[in-house]
Amino acid sequence: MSKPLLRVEDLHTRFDTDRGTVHAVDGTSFTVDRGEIVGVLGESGSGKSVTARSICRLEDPGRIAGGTIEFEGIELTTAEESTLRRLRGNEISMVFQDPTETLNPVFPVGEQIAEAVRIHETNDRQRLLDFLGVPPFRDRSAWADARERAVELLGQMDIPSPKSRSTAFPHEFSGGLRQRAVLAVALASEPSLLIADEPTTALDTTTQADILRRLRSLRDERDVGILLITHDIGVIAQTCDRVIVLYGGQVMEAGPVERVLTDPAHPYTRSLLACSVRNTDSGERIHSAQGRPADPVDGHEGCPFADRCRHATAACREGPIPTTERSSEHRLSCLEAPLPATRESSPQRVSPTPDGGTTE
Ligand SMILES: Nc1ncnc2c1ncn2[C@@H]1O[C@H](COP(=O)(O)OP(=O)(O)OP(=O)(O)O)[C@@H](O)[C@H]1O
Ligand code: NI
Repeated sequence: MSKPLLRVEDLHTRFDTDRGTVHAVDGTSFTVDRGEIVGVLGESGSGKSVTARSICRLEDPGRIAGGTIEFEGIELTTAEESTLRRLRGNEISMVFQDPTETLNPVFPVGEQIAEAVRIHETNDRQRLLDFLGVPPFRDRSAWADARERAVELLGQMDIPSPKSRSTAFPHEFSGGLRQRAVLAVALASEPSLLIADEPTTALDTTTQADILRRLRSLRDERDVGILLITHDIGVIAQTCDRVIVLYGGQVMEAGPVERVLTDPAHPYTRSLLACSVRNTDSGERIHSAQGRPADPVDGHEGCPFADRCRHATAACREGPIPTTERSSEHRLSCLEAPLPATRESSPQRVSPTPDGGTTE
């Protein structure tokens, strides 16, 4: 088998605070291949965003206390800032929930995409020039080409009249159009890995479905590997190939989406699914059966979910929980598995998806 695009192994990311050390990511392992969408699912505070931020050390990423992050053969946890900067402008792009964080309000949208195109090209060319030992030169027509490419990218993101739109400012765009523009910026560098943190959470269902469809075509047509972070099981069901269920910074369960969502093996996944069936409003945050997410200050002795789990035994609270294979590719961290089949674990249909399809 070929190597995965991204391999995260036993990652620990911590924040030192006045209250103690927050173990935000606590031994997480997963991979992302080219041409697949891997979903990261979990409640608020489960460590989804910190996992994403650790990968290319963006936006207050915390302190990586252990583990490895290998991207195309490069170890990112120990990589120089200059290497990370080059990767961020070329190979790895990130999209966040709030597009205003990415777009600069004082520049036209098209210029910002053209800028991203130029950074990418300059990086590529500079590497060649460095290799040849040639000093940098300025290419006058390059900006015109980059602007043209920006219009093209806006069109590919289904933005109507992309040429005239490209000279508009971010505030002249609706929320949905802004998020499409952010995707255009992210794709300007032709990344091989796209990390999207709740990219559709703030959007209405129609726009959400459009953007998720775009992500699927990126996977299919450009072979991009996508890490899609969400608290919404519906988004996972309609978009992802595999899913990682995070809780307390640890992987509770991981595997192909249809297997994990139709036959969940971990009590935590089961409770998430039971709640999502009760809460028909797909935009609603996950409210798990009982209790609140574990406080990750100073870490967890045993299973982070033990305090909320009705199957938990003394052993669950003691040592680290080993990961077992339920079937090939379906991983689980639960001492009590296999659990008895219950009403909440029987295969269930997730509600129809906003783009008209249904998921099972
Ligand atoms: N800068 C920080 N300083 C201290 N603790 C932090 C910091 N950033 C995140 N954390 C903590 O790390 C844990 C994981 O946070 P994270 O943002 O990854 O959660 P999440 O799964 O993305 O949640 P949400 O769905 O709310 O975005 C939380 O307990 C959070 O409080
Ligand atoms: Ni988050």
